[in-house]
Amino acid sequence: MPPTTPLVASAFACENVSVTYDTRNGPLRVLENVSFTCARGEFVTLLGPSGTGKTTLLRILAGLLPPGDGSSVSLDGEPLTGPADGVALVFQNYAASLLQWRTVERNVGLGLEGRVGKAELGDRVRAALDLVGLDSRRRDYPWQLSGGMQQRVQIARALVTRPEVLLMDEPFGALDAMTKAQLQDQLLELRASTGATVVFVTHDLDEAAYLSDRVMVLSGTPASITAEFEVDLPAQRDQISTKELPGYLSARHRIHDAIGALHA
Ligand SMILES: Nc1ncnc2c1ncn2[C@@H]1O[C@H](COP(=O)(O)OP(=O)(O)OP(=O)(O)O)[C@@H](O)[C@H]1O
Repeated sequence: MPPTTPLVASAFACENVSVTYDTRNGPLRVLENVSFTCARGEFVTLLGPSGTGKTTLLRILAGLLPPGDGSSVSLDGEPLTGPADGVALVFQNYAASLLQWRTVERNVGLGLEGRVGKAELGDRVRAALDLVGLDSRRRDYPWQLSGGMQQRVQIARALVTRPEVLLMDEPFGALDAMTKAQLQDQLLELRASTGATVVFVTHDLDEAAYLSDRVMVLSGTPASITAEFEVDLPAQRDQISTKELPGYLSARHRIHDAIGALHA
C-alpha cells in the first residue's frame, strides 16, 4: 500500500516542548510538554493568562530560543535549528521595533538591504507599503505617523521578505478599537492573498474568535495546552456579519469557558 500523504502539510510540528529559564531565584520551568502541529496556511491563535509562556513559545517557533532537551520543533518537515528563511515576526511594541531615524521606506527595506539589488528593493518596499495602504507615507519618519500606521509599517517590514509564516505577538494590543478592527481585516486579506501561515498571540478573546482557524489555550505553571478548538467560520470574514454567526458566538463561548475555567 502506498504511504498516505496528509492533505495539508504541517508548517510547524512541536513535540514535547519544555522550557526552563535560569533566573536569579533558580530555574523557572515555563513550558511543559507542549505538542501541536500547525498546517500550512492555517491561522492559529495562542491565548492564555499573562506570563504563561506565549511569547516564549513564539520565540521557539522563530528559532530564537532552542526548545529544551527531549523536545523537537520542525518547520516544513526540517528540524528548526535557528531563525529560518520565510519566517517573519511582528511585535506589539511597534515604536521600539522601528528605527525612528530611518524613513518608513528605509525601515521596511531593512531586512532586504544587501540581499537584493537596489531596483528590486525599491519595488518590493513599495509593493509591501501598498499592501498596508501606506505607500504615500514612505518618505515620512515613524514618529510622524499614528500608532496604527506605525504598526502597519512593522507589518510591511515583515511582508517585504515574502514570508511563508508570520509570527505575531499581540500585534494590535496597543491600538484603539477602530484601528484594531481595520488591521485585523487587512491581516485577513493579506493572509488570503499570500497563503501565509499565521501564529498569533493575543489576550483578546473576540480577536481570537474573529481571526482564527484554530485557538489553543495555554495555561498552568509550567504551562501546557489546556484547551484547543477549531473555529467554524467561512474564510471571508466581516466585522459585523461574521460576529452574528453561530460559529463566532460558539467560538467566543468556548474560549470564554476555557479562560473562565482558569480563574475558577
Ligand atoms: N529571558 C528570560 N529569562 C528568565 N525568565 C524569563 C525570560 N523570558 C521570559 N521569562 C519568564 O517566563 C515566563 C513566561 O514569559 P512569556 O513572556 O513567555 O509569557 P507571556 O505568556 O507571553 O506573557 P504576557 O502575556 O504577559 O506577554 C514569565 O514568568 C517570564 O518572567
